[in-house]
This record gives sequence, C-alpha cells and structure tokens, in this order.
Amino acid sequence: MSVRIDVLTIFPDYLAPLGLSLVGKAREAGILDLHVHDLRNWTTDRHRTVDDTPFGGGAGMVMRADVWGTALDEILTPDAHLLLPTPSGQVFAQPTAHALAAETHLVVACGRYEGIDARVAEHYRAAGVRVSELSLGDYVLNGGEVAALVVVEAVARLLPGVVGNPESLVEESHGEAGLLEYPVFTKPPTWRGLDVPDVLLSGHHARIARWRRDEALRRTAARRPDMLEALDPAALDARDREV
Ligand SMILES: Nc1ncccc1[N+](=O)[O-]
Repeated sequence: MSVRIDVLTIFPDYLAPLGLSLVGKAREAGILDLHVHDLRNWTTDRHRTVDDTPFGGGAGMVMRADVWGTALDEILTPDAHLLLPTPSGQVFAQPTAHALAAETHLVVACGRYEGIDARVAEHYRAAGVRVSELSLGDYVLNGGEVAALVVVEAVARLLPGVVGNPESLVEESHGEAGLLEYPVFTKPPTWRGLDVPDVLLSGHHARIARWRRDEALRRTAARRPDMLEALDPAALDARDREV
C-alpha cells in the first residue's frame, strides 16, 4: 500500500526535512511517494508572480487563484484529497491523521501571505474534489509549510512498515486509549538521586500495566481534562474510576 503525497509551495526547501529519518525511509521503501513542487513553476509572467493585493483592501497579499488552478489541475487526480493548511481550518488531530493514512493521494497546498484566494477551495469542492482546510492550532504561522511537515510526518508514521514496531503506535499519547502517554524511563536506574519507579523493575507485567494505566489517567486528568471528558465511560473500568 503506497500513498502519494504532493506538496505545492513557493518554498520547496522548507520541506527538505521530509527526506530525513522516518519519512525518508518510507520513501526509500516505496511506502510513501512524496513529491514537492515549486508553485512558481506554474506562473507565466517574467516575475513568476503568485500573489496580489486583496480585493476590499487590507494589509498583506493574497495568493492568486489562477496560478493555483493551473498547478492543481495538473497535480490533482480523481482520488486526491486536497489539504489546505490554514489557521481558519478544522484542528488537525490524530483521528484525522489515521483517516489520511488510509488515503491513496494527498495534495497539500501551502498558502503564504494572507492566504489563498477563497475561490480555489470553492472551485475544487464544486468539482467534486474532497477539500479539507486544516489548522494545527490557534496561532498564526507565516504559511502552510510547517503544517505540511507536521501532517506528512503524522500520516507517514502510521503507514504500515514505516515505524519499526507497530506496537509503539498503540500506546502513544492521543493513541487508541484516548489518554496521554504514561512516563517512560530507561538506564541508569538512578540518576542524580532520582530512581526509576520500583514497579517497573519488578518484572510483574500485570502490575506494570496497571501502573502505566494509572499514570496515563493521572496525567490526562491533570493536563487534558477535556480528553478525559471525551472518553467513552465504557473505556474506564472500576479500578480506573478510583484513580
Ligand atoms: N496556524 C497556521 N497559520 C498559518 C498557516 C497555516 C496554519 N496552520 O495551522 O495550518
């Protein structure tokens, strides 16, 4: 199963880290077919212009629909899901990463400046393309490239064969349990007067599992009570409720 991801940006070098580590391995293994394109390749004027002043006035520049349209007409395929990183999008979270990892073609359009002319999303939705406007969170970046890095990594690591031990995908934060991850420790057993919790050295797997579950519940209650609220009560056993 291979996913093709096309990223369009005026800063292709920004996406260079995707060639490293996990995503790099996924590409070499043929699990991920990643292509980064310079949007300016679809401009037609001498200055390779991609933006202009906003209708209605206001500061900053808006990216032109005609340039994006020429590029996307060439890149999009019938099974493509067009992703538009934007602070005004729906918040990107792990369930979306899992859904996107099951797709066959993702196209990420990285906007800069004040954003992309709204008619681009409107046109492709009307043409039957699945279009998702995604936000990483409630802050403003200078463009969509950082979001593209985040989305591509979050999706790529879920592809079968990318992460060495698929088990490690199950217990991580925001994973299936819907809880934050428990604290982890490794050698040395004592460090600057701090000891690893005894239970983890006990070799008693049931107790270790219980301790980890308790810690995950405690952390989630302390740091992300919203996640605990969202948990299906059936997912909590009697022991959990005591924590
Ligand atoms: N937060 C953002 N700011 C600018 C562009 C994209 C963004 N995002 O989260 O995808």
